[in-house]
Amino acid sequence: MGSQTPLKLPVIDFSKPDLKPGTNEWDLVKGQVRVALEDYGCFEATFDKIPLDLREAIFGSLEELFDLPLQTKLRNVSNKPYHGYVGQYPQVPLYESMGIDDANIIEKVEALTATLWPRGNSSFSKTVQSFSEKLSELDQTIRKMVLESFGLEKYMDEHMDSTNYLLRVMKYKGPKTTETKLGLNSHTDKNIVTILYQNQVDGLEVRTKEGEWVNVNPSKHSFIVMIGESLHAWLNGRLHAPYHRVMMTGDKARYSTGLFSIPKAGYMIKAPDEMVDEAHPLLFKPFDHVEFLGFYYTEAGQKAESALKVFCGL
Ligand SMILES: O=C(O)CCC(=O)C(=O)O
Ligand SMILES: [Fe+2]
Repeated sequence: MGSQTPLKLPVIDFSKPDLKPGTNEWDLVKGQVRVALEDYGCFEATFDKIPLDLREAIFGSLEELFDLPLQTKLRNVSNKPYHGYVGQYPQVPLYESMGIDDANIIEKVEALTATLWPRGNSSFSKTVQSFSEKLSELDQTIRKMVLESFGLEKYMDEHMDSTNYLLRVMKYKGPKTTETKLGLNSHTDKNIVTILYQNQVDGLEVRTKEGEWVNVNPSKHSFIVMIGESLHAWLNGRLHAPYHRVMMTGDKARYSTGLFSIPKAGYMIKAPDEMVDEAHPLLFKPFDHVEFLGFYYTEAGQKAESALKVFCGL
């Protein structure tokens, strides 16, 4: 243990003013994205398109939200698993979260806000929407780079149109111990791309392909980008979807947000022909993300080492 050199995730800079398709700058960053996602499935991104006051306001909004009475939080229900209020689980007592579907669309956020605050809370809906919309630019930049790097430009519009955005916001209570306690179980994300942002309380850990856990300690100005199994499957296994978990110590609460690009219900995830050849036989049958999620939350899905392989592996 003690002899290990601490690993660090690659850091990629998206703050350059001229990061536009077709420029040298773009191609350089695109190459870094490809390598990081092949090797780790994950990287730290510096991205300055979200003003500091908005990044600070988001944590104020999260505190306000999680301070609501439990009965009120439970009003956020969703027909998709894991999209509404999640919490009060004995296995992860420190954890609770709220899903905000279509968080980049103001009408949708306002509707959820109205169920939580019947007298209204426009600063909450504005903060959430504006943060999500601005951060979705980073999601799109990364996906554009990924598709280009595999020569899949002709699928760009279809791919971009096939997803929507969920903002899931999380609170992990400080365990008030010096030893480490589980905040969130080890899992892979099931969506396309996840972009995480946290207050200055660390706890996220990512597992390398070799099975080592890396502590993720992002700077105040950076986001953690990670790919999910739907993108892994669509690219026929070319990019790695990493296991990750949250481990907590101390007494400070950790607040985090995850912007998830998620395949729409009814959209069949099918690896393009360009991704399949003799060296890369097709790994998964075409599948619908929402049906896959349904399976993942069954007993068999939870038991499987890879729920995706059991659900639609070839
Ligand atoms: O809180 C975090 O940083 C990670 C959350 C996470 O992995 C998830 O919601 O899928
Ligand atoms: Fe996750």
